[in-house]
Amino acid sequence: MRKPLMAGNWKMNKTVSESVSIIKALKGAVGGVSDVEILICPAFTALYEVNNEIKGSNINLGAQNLFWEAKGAFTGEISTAMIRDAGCSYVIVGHSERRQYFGETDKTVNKKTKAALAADITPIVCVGETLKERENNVTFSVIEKQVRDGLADITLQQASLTVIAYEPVWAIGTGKTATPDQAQEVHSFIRKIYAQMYKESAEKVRILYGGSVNPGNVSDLMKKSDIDGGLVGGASLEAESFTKLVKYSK
Ligand SMILES: O=C(CO)COP(=O)(O)O
Repeated sequence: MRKPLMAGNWKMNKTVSESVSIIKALKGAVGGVSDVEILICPAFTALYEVNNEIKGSNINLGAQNLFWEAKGAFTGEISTAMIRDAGCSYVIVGHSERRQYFGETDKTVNKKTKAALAADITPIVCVGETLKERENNVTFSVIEKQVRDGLADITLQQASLTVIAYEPVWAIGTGKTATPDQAQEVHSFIRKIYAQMYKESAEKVRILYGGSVNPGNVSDLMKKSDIDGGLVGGASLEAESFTKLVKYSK
């Protein structure tokens, strides 16, 4: 059985004090939840303080990016040791915003995925097609390439620990969610490709859906057999709406 994972990606939002105050509210609200794993990915600057605040709670901490080298002259970058030291057990890799604005490619996604796994940090590897690609009927070939190249050359054990997030670019921050059927179709395709690459690990890998997930659509999405959770932007920025997502309630 795959334990569902509800992850909040705060993107470039919230100061340290804003981050701590939402975590304080969230801790109380989701305290009794044990059937869904809860993850928050704040900005780098807030990781340390958020980690202090979540100690002893059921909230896990993730970073939004990493660099694959261990240390050295890489101005502006951050290593696996640094995010681990700040308390992270997860890291988002290859988000479409990083691919779009910061030149990330399947090749760099693969280097980051391998660096995270080598440091015992679970990567959440993001894949997803643009609107143009969907309209041109190349969704499946785009996703297949992202999965095969981004997740290449890891061990079977690492393959089962990894998390994949399907985030159609046209659904991110637009209010347009993929329908549960549209999402399920791509999720089951991703699991099929993953099975070709990593055999039975495909049954263990969690595949999250991301793109305008909100309290109104979460329960229908979560009913689908290959949707194992959500990677949520906007609706994770307030404790009240994120709590509803964790509880799949409106
Ligand atoms: O990009 C996303 C999460 O990583 C999705 O963002 P929204 O939930 O704001 O559409």
